Amino acid sequence: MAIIGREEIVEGLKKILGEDRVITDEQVLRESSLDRYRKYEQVMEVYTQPIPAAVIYVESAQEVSEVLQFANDNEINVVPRTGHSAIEGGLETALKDSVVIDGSHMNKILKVDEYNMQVTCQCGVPLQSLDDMLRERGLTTGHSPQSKPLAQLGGLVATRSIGQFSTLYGGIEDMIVGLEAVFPNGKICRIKNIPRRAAGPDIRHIICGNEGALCFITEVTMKLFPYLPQNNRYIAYKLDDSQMKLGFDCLREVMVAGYKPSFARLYDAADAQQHFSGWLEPDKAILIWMAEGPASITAAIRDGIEELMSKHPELEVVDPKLIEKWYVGLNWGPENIAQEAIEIKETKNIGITTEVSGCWDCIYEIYKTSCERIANEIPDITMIGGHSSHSYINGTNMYFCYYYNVVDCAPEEEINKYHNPINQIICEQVLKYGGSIVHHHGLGKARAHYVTQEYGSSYYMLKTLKQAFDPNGIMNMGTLIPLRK
Ligand SMILES: Cc1cc2nc3c(=O)[nH]c(=O)nc-3n(C[C@H](O)[C@H](O)[C@H](O)COP(=O)(O)OP(=O)(O)OC[C@H]3O[C@@H](n4cnc5c(N)ncnc54)[C@H](O)[C@@H]3O)c2cc1C
Repeated sequence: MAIIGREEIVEGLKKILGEDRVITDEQVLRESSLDRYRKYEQVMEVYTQPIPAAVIYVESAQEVSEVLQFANDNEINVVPRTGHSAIEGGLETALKDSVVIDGSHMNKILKVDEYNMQVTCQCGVPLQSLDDMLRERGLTTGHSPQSKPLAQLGGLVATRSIGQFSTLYGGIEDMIVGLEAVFPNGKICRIKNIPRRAAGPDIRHIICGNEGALCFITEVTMKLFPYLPQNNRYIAYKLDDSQMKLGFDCLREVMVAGYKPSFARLYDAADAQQHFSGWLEPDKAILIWMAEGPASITAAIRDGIEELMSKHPELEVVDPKLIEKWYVGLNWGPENIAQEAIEIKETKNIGITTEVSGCWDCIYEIYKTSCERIANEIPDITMIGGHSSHSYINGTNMYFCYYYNVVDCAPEEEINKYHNPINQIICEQVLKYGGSIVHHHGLGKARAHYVTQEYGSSYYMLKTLKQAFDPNGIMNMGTLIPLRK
């Protein structure tokens, strides 16, 4: 905890950044104390976390360096932030008198290098505006998380985010070329842009996924790909909800056969009804693929998947046009968030998600047993289901979606009555069957207390990194590694 008082912290920051970029407005501070992990508290405007001393806007790596040195010298907890779309508590200011360092003013696209197919951006570049600009030039980053209209590059790298087309392009860890980041002692480190190197460990991975708990990311260089939407091909089948095991096997068959669709999904019936209720029967699950890239490749992928699936008489073909229409509206922007808040306030019914992963031999058990336990053990559930949306040669993810009515409890009690117990069931089942409790949202503070179980003996490596880079414990404390009680 800080060794100087709140007023001194604010004064010190003003000396570095000037008055205008040090915000102490009470409402701003309250809203900056949490993220969507406490969605119900956020919507009901009940703030239970320590309120930060200030939110500051940085405009260069040098400024970040000066701020971090000041924080390090005075043991002030800092919480890096860009798009503010986090959903696992990564933005919670868990310690008294924390400072939120907001990088969203660092929003310049520094270089589009079409010859080397890479783009360099400051951390606050919104992914939506970057990809919109690139698409006009016939290019894309290939990164399309559902939060594309909300998230910015710093946060996307910090959380090891993944997009809807990951089966072709990979997660952000596969897209990053080089990075710049600032460490708590003020050291600015740049990792140069090269196609690959074998000069020791890949140190980009100390930065990617650090969730603001090791360093502040100031610059990101990402790969570019040709954008060829005219060649997209859609393939879909419906199947009985009772045949989800077959659904996972179909996803696996396509991956193991060597096809690289960009999009590969399996929705169970409960989740499918949230997306396709206009035309899909309530007891049907659905399998969807999309192929992207040069026309000859997308046609071959479509034909190959259709041939593989023709061996399963249980599958019924779905008109690809229905999928194409649905797919256009997949992303969520500020208007969806605002509408959701109105609905939660009105109905006291809230929807939350938890994403995990597992190899092919355990993912169905994780899915089935978690859904059964949640339905049996948690009160007031109105929907439990999920989908797989990111597949690999050796396994896939599971994205649990659940809704419940908040009954007989104050907003500040909701998280312990519903959300945390549901997360606990899912984490227990995942750990039991040998998967990972976090596929792409980050551990945040929500699941940090499972970190030793998640990492096993390799927790030694994570803890050593934290101690080495952040010996005074100022970087987003409680994220990745839980606070000592
Ligand atoms: C509707 C919705 C849909 C979503 N869909 C997806 C999805 O499809 N795929 C996916 O991966 N995620 C998804 N997310 C989660 C979220 O959008 C991602 O985690 C995203 O990467 C966060 O980016 P951000 O800029 O908003 O970061 P923030 O929310 O500002 O921060 C996220 C985390 O990163 C840290 N951080 C932020 N900036 C920096 C920085 N410059 N340096 C160091 N640390 C930093 C923060 O401390 C925090 O721990 C979704 C969220 C919402 C609300």
